[in-house]
Amino acid sequence: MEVSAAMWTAAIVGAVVVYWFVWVMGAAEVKGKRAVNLKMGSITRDKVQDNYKQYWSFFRRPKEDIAAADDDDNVPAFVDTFYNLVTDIYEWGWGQSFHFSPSIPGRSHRDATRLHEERAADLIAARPGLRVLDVGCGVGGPMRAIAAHSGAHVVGITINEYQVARARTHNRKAGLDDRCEVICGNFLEMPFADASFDGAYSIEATCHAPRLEDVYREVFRVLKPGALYVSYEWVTTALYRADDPAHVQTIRGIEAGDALPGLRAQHEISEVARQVGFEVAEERDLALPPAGPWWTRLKMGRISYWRNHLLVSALTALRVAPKGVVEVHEMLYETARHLSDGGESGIFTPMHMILCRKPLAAPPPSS
Ligand SMILES: C=C(CC[C@@H](C)[C@H]1CC[C@H]2C3=CC[C@H]4[C@H](C)[C@@H](O)CC[C@]4(C)[C@H]3CC[C@]12C)C(C)C
Ligand SMILES: C[S@@+](CC[C@H](N)C(=O)[O-])C[C@H]1O[C@@H](n2cnc3c(N)ncnc32)[C@H](O)[C@@H]1O
Repeated sequence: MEVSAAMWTAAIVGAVVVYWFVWVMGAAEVKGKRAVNLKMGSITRDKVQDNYKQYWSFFRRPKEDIAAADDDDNVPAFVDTFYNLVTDIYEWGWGQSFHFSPSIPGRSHRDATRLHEERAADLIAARPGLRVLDVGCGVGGPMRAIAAHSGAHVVGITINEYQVARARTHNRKAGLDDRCEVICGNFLEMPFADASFDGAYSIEATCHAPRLEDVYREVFRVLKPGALYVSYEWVTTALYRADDPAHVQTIRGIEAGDALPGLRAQHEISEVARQVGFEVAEERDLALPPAGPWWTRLKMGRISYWRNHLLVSALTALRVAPKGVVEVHEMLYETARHLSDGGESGIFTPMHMILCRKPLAAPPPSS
């Protein structure tokens, strides 16, 4: 074969391989986000690496240091930066629902995710005609599942402007924009009137609050008397030992890689709910058997992580993806390891469920 023919053949084969690698292998969990479209939220390309560094220097500190530096009030801004950095990677590698769910033998991740979301809707008895609040709604995977399942009108709030735009686009595409609304705002000071919702839920979101009482108090305020609120909380379990260095390393790894100002212990959740005035109707770790392990999805993904790492490295080298994406991806890879260690050892659960009711005649909450 002539040299030029060989070069042409190599070029064509190369192009096919790149196409396959990026478009086929790199396809999103849920159609819509591909590796070549990875943006970093509303951060401009040249600021991604700096934002990542700022994020990391803020959240790599343990909660005592964040509190001691009087930095609790800065948490929402850094959580916002975090979601600028990770939202597209989450959608690309996980889907539109940013949470875990118990695995169900013989069912897909997508089914298991949807059932976990529908359970929240059923627990608060969401139904047509009711106005329900989604506290920390991400790009709206749960909101759409819950609106479709229950027929309720869902209003979501997220601190991250980029997620608002993504969620609205997804709602429109799903034909659910008449029943799913998305607002940009801080769930610690919500822009909603008192007693304006018939129900509320939060899925793996309130763990970002420096003080859980601040977000629970806000949810309490906006609910009508008698309304229900369910939350899936990230907590350490009774198996966690603060004097075991391996446990501490796992929990610190989860906090740093997930923008958490400090995980709470399981027993603290209902104390906080009661403190702000809720009655606790039910409380249960949904990860406990017979539930299938939630962390297997993370463990099974090892090969895809490597493929994804190669992809983001290649796309950064080609200047398609902004500088800094590789570091963000590595941070997520690390946190995935800590999360599955936490799940496997049983010291951590991302689905401690608490179901609360605002009493009909609400006593004034204690401060
Ligand atoms: C509730 C929260 C987020 C929970 C999960 C949705 C995410 C936690 C860790 C994330 C991921 C880790 C590894 C990534 C992988 C390296 C990449 O190639 C593809 C995406 C990941 C799988 C990513 C997906 C989302 C998570 C599982 C927190 C923030 C409170
Ligand atoms: C892990 S995501 C979960 C999203 C959604 N519940 C889901 O399961 O797909 C956490 C969400 O909480 C939101 N959040 C965190 N802190 C917030 C705050 N102070 N105010 C409003 N939203 C916040 C984030 O923007 C993000 O949308």
